[in-house]
Amino acid sequence: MPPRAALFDLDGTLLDSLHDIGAAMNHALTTQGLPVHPLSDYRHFVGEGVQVLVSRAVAPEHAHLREPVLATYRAFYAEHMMDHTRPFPGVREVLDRLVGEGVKLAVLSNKPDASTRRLVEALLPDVPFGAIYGERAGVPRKPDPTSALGIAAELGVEPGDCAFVGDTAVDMDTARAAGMYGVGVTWGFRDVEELQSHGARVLARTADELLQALLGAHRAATRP
Ligand SMILES: O=C(O)COP(=O)(O)O
Repeated sequence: MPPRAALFDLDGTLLDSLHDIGAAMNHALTTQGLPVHPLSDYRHFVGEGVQVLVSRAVAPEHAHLREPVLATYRAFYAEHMMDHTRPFPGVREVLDRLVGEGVKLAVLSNKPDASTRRLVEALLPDVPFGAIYGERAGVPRKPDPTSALGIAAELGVEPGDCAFVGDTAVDMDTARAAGMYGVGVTWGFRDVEELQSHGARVLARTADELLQALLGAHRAATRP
C-alpha cells in the first residue's frame, strides 16, 4: 500500500540547490574578507537552517562577522537562488505520478520559509502540494517533529500513513520522531551510511526507485 501522504525535504531531495547556496555564501564571505569554501563542503554545511549554515561557513575566530555575512548571504541568495537550482532528474515525474495515485504531497524544509515557497512555486509549478513550509519563527526546525506532525494534521492523514523523503540524517531523524516512514534518497548531499544509521527504512538511488519505494514494492519488502 502506498502511503496516504508523502512529505518531501527540499534542498538535496527535490532540488539540486547546492551551487546557488555555496555561491551566495562564498560571495558573502568574500565581502567580509573571509576565506571561501569549495562547493562540495556545502554538502555538510546545509541542512540545519541558515544560522547553522553561517556558523559552519564562518570559523569561530571570525564569529563577530557572522551577522554581516548572514545579511549579505540573504540579500544575494534572494536574487540568485534560481541561477543554477533545478529539480533533480525525474523528480517532477515522481510527484505527478504520486498525485495520480491519490497520494497527498507536502514540502518541509529547514530553509527559510519564504525561499522555500518561492523555489517550489517557480521550479515545481502546478504540483498540488497541500502544504509548503520552510523554517518559521517560533516553530522548531527539523528534526523536531512539530512541523511534520502539523502537516500531517493539515492534510488529514495519520503520521503512520505518511512517508518522509529526504537526503540527510536530519530528515531521517524527523521521520522517526514523527512516526513516519523514512525514505532516504542518495542523490542529495549526504551518503548512504548517514541515511542508514539514522533509520532510513528504504533507500532510493534513482527517481524510479523512489517511486517504487513509495508505491509499495520496497515498502513491503523492507518492513521489519
Ligand atoms: O537549507 C537548509 O538548511 C536545509 O534545507 P532542507 O531542509 O530543504 O534540506
